[in-house]
Amino acid sequence: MSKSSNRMSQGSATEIDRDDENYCTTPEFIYGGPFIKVEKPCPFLNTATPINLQLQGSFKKSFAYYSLKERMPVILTKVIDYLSREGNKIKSGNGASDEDIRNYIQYVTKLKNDLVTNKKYDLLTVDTPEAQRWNKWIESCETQNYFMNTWVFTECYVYRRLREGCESTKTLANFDPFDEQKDQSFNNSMEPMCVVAEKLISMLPESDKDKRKADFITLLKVCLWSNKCDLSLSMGEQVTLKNEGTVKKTPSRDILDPFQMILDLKDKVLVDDSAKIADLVVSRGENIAKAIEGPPEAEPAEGEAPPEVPPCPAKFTIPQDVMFDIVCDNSGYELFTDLCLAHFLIAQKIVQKVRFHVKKIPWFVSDVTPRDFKFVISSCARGNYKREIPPDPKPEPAEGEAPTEPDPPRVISADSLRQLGEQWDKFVQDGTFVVLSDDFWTSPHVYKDMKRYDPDLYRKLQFAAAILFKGDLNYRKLLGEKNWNPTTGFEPALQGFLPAPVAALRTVKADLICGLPKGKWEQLNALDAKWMEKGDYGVIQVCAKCEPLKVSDRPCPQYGDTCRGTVCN
Ligand SMILES: O=P(O)(O)OC[C@@]1(O)O[C@H](CO)[C@@H](O)[C@@H]1O
Repeated sequence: MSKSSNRMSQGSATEIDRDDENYCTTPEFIYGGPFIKVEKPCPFLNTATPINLQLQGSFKKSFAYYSLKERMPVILTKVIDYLSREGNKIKSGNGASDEDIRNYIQYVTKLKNDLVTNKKYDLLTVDTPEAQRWNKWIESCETQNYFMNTWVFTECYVYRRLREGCESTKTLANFDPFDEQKDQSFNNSMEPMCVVAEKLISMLPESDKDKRKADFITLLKVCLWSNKCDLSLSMGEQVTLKNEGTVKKTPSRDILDPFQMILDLKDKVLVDDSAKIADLVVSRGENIAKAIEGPPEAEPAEGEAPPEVPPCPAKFTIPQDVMFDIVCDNSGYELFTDLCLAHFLIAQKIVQKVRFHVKKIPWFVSDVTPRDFKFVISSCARGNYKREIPPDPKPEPAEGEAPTEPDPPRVISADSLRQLGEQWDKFVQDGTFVVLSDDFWTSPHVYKDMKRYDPDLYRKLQFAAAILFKGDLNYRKLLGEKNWNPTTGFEPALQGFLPAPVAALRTVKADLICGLPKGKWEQLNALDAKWMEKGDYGVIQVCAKCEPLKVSDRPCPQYGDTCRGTVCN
């Protein structure tokens, strides 16, 4: 929690530790303890997060408290178990030494202990510019205890430390403690991926405006519900899509069909801006394309040499391509659905490029890393799956009527999935799909602070026709991790983070939200006090307002010191 927002902290863990063996030597014990009843302020409050404050582990009735106390330690324990159980496999896969594995187990054990005892954050010990930025930030926090700082800060810090444990070994530098879980989760989702792949292939040929819009909306909803599959909420337990309908089970209902799921979960979408998003992306895309074509550039005058270097990007006020950005969340099935949406936008010529923003390091168990991105595409290209589903039985023919022919079985296979995987591989190679992993996404900062901490990334995002933020963690960072009044609009909740139109697809897995109609939050609370913690509900929100792309007042990263921003040639 930053100094200015530290409104709830009332002391540190060391102040409340009356079991500490040195406690009886403190002035407080000697002068106040046994003789005078001193009411020490307890830093934990027995409340939910008050409205308009940031989520924090000190509110004992909040999901943040439960999460830090119960969920995170389990996640860390599972990392320790994985290292102990699969030590040999990890050694051979990474060329790791026994000593490094032992040291990493010790490192994670200490980290877990520090978390559960609400210690202060340790500074990072690696000496890279990125680690230095982390340390600068840690030192600037007034409260540095795990439960006393903003929840998202502490969670990010724990994942950053998990990374440091690897970085500081010789042989585990590239080790991802969650790789096995992520790969397994992909393999467990073959059937819904085959179903979506087959349908996507039929959506790709350029279609008329109405069909294109309807398909765009459908794919947005497939992308929304794929966010149910995250391994951090389930503490690493495998999660696959489930049939959610109430309709009685017949063979055809037994298929894991994400399109059926959209219908079954229709009432669980609390805000649905999907039509707005489709219209906005199409119209912004068209406008940017026109601006790029623009008035033809003046030919250099006779005898005048054409400019040798391409113009400085700091000067661009028009992007060079029509681009759509996806700030990814989970790997596996969720990333697969993001790739499907991206492919659709390219095939329908709505945009020319899609930039995928992923995490540079293992993050929140199942978040996409560059390795996972490659893994998902190559596994799709090699997909192998086949299942025959018998048709639903036909009603008995009436007396005297001839029995009707039974329908053929439905065959679900990976043929289309393989086709998509091969095409996506080509898209990566020819630059249609771009994978970026800026440090900012694995920093503690919320998005309203991006301009301050990473102005280059902010400007990079400004080139997008729109930016799609996937999942709960991105949503928390978009909202500044603040417990807004649930009826506050999406735009004010973004607090000035307006690089390009921002869209969010999120299943609700943390106790904060905005943009709800009046009375809805109260109604859902009355139905189920824990409705915000399970991913059963979703929101599709958009803010069309954005800052215009101006000439930068900073040197561009591409031209470095030779760039003078507005005056660079
Ligand atoms: O970003 P995602 O994958 O949708 O969700 C991340 C999540 O599981 O992690 C956090 C708790 O650790 C919660 O915000 C949320 O429940």
